[in-house]
Amino acid sequence: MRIYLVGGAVRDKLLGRPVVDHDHVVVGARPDELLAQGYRPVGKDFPVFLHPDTGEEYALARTERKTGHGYHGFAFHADPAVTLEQDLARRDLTINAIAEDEHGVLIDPFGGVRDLEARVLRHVSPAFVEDPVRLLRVARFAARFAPLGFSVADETMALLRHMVAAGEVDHLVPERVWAETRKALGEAQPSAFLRVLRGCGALRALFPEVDALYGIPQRAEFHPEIDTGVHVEMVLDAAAGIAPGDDLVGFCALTHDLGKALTPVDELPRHVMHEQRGVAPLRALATRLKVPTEHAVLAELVCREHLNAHRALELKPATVLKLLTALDALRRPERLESFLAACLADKRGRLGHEHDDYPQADYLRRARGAAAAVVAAPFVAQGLQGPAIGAAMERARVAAIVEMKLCNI
Ligand SMILES: Nc1ccn([C@@H]2O[C@H](COP(=O)(O)OP(=O)(O)OP(=O)(O)O)[C@@H](O)[C@H]2O)c(=O)n1
Repeated sequence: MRIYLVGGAVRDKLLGRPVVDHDHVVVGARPDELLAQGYRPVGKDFPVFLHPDTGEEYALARTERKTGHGYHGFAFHADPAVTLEQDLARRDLTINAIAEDEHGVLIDPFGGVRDLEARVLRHVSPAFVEDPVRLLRVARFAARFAPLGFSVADETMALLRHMVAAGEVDHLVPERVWAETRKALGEAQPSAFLRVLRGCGALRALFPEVDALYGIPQRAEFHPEIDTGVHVEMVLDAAAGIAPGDDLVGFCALTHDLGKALTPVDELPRHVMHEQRGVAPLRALATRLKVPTEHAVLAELVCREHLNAHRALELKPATVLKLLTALDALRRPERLESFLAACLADKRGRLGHEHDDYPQADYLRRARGAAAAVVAAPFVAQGLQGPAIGAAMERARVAAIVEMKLCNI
């Protein structure tokens, strides 16, 4: 039995990035040999085991055979005769198909080190198409490694296009699409995820609401980048800088302007009512992909309210309170922070505005603080009851925001 370190651990070590998971491949062994050594099996179809002490993953070298469409269409073939090269050959990208033995010697039959140095995401072999999730993985790795200068190899883009044309993405289950999307939204440059998907036609198939934003013009005086799709890309990258790794803010950034695709052509490049128009496509997308409730709820709030946030300094205090109440911000300050991060990203996700200030954020934080400081006890002590307490608190909260505003002018 021979054991090698493989996949992300080898790749990230070579890139000088922190290694999170250590995955190993075991060649020349049968499941019962690993079980006898105390390894614990994972799942029942996967020939994967956890090390009894470290808990790290050890997978028997395997080849895969396609038996049907999509994620559930696999049959695994693992036997002691499967070689390391055969196992590496069925992996997705060359940079993920490098193995390292216990002496630190690299086994790299597919040029992964060369591609790491050349900053290329390249598929290992035609077997890539056996798993359509890989299309999303390539886009996700592009989002992660774009800041390092990585891009997708031409032949891999051609293969992705071929997969989309063959209908492979139509068979992806929503859970897998969301899982990869969520990770991509938490990467350093999520715009690369969109560009790769769009470049192969998968954006239209998987996210038609987002794909429809490309080619939709906006007013040049507010949006020098003009194209709404480009704006969304910029907002995504701004969000990744403001709230690193936060896929909730990322999802709000992705969907905040979906309504702009539905603006009547004769109204372009103005987008009056896009906040309201965006709700229907956002709900369609969130339902189809089964996104978590908080993602769907906050994204809808950002979609509806982002212009109110931008106008916060001009809003009447009663309207500010209404906005804060809609966000449930008094009880949940962390939600206000996510909302403000998405709104700031929207502000900065415009050509030439990448470093704009956003005094609205601090103003809304202070308004929240003032309003939240108003509690029920004094009104109860005055003898108020039922709805009268709520009405009195609301008046007091508006007054508190007025005072906060006056004191700071
Ligand atoms: N659909 C997939 C999933 C995984 N792999 C292979 O399995 C390894 C481990 O997969 P995973 O842990 O998902 O990815 P990592 O490359 O380790 O990346 P991450 O840093 O995101 O964990 C990958 O490197 C790749 O060789 C693959 O070929 N095809």
